[in-house]
Amino acid sequence: MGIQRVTVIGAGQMGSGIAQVAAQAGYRVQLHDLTEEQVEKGLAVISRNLSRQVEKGRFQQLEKEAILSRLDGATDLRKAAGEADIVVEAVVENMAVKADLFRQLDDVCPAHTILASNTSSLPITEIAAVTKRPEQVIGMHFMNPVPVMKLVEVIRGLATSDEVTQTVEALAKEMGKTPVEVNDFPGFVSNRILMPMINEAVYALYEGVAEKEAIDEVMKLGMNHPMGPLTLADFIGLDTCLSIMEILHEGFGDPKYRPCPLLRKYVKAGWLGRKTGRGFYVYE
Ligand SMILES: CC(=O)CC(=O)SCCNC(=O)CCNC(=O)[C@H](O)C(C)(C)COP(=O)(O)OP(=O)(O)OC[C@H]1O[C@@H](n2cnc3c(N)ncnc32)[C@H](O)[C@@H]1OP(=O)(O)O
Ligand SMILES: NC(=O)C1=CN([C@@H]2O[C@H](COP(=O)(O)OP(=O)(O)OC[C@H]3O[C@@H](n4cnc5c(N)ncnc54)[C@H](OP(=O)(O)O)[C@@H]3O)[C@@H](O)[C@H]2O)C=CC1
Repeated sequence: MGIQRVTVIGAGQMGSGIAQVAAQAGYRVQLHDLTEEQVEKGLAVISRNLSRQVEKGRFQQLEKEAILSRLDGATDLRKAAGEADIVVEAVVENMAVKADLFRQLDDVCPAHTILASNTSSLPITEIAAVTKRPEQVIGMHFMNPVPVMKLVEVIRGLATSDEVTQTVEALAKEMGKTPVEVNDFPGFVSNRILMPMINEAVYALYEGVAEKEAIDEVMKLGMNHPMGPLTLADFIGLDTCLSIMEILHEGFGDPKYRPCPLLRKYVKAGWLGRKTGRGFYVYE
């Protein structure tokens, strides 16, 4: 199946990155969010990222303009997804919100459209089950920041077809990424391993094992991680980190995945990390 038109739902940090790499790869892209303001914000981030590439001499100004000309924003779902060959959903990590959206997408998209989710941890099989096309529903899990990170974790739901999996893997490669196929278990591979480490770092802070800077420094200098786990949590978004831990906890029924109370407290306070200006650290 040939992909030409890509629709991205959710113009937040992940959605704008996915829209950018899709447009850079030559696809026509619709970026959808609930409000004009969010769409404009997402498009502005893309424009800024591309300008930086021009400043670094990696793109010509003309190339930047050509990429931007392939991108449109929309708040109307039918307008955004009505002609899509593939939709990549990147809205908040919440099953009720995603299920409602996939029901609507199933309704407004043509029969051939692939419905992909960028979920970090939610079961693809359950998302697929709300549609009448479960064989065309798949996980396409990009990493943050999308323009930089090479991996796309491709998650097959119980019903996902071989053809759809191959199409999505080919698309990921066209976007300059390396797809890695995994099965549908809570947190898949990436967040089953990453998020308990981040949660443990929050416990270390909660229990007074060390200051936040010390915890990050140990993991950066000692394990050669590019960011310490608390800095990384702020970067991902503490709401997303908490949702993922809750899904691991519920999905496996194992207390080793219980989210740290300090993580819950920060999310309740609205300290969600970089995106709200404060998490474990304060941002200008
Ligand atoms: C939660 C999930 O479901 C899954 C996830 O995504 S988990 C998160 C996975 N991501 C990570 O673990 C990221 C860990 N951090 C890193 O790899 C690095 O700190 C980083 C790439 C983010 C920044 O790298 P750095 O060397 O510290 O900073 P810096 O030199 O400014 O940036 C390196 C490059 O990334 C680019 N970059 C950094 N942040 C960016 C952003 N938000 N958007 C676009 N590009 C960005 C810079 O422009 C720079 O590009 P060039 O090399 O082409 O000039
Ligand atoms: N952050 C990360 O590092 C990673 C996140 N992910 C996953 O990507 C998804 C998005 O995360 P992220 O980009 O960080 O989150 P953000 O909060 O940055 O962005 C989510 C966007 O979706 C919008 N939105 C919410 N509900 C709807 C809806 N029904 N229709 C259209 N738009 C909607 C939000 O608008 P508003 O703000 O107005 O609610 C917001 O603009 C999540 O599933 C997350 O787990 C995957 C990999 C890495």
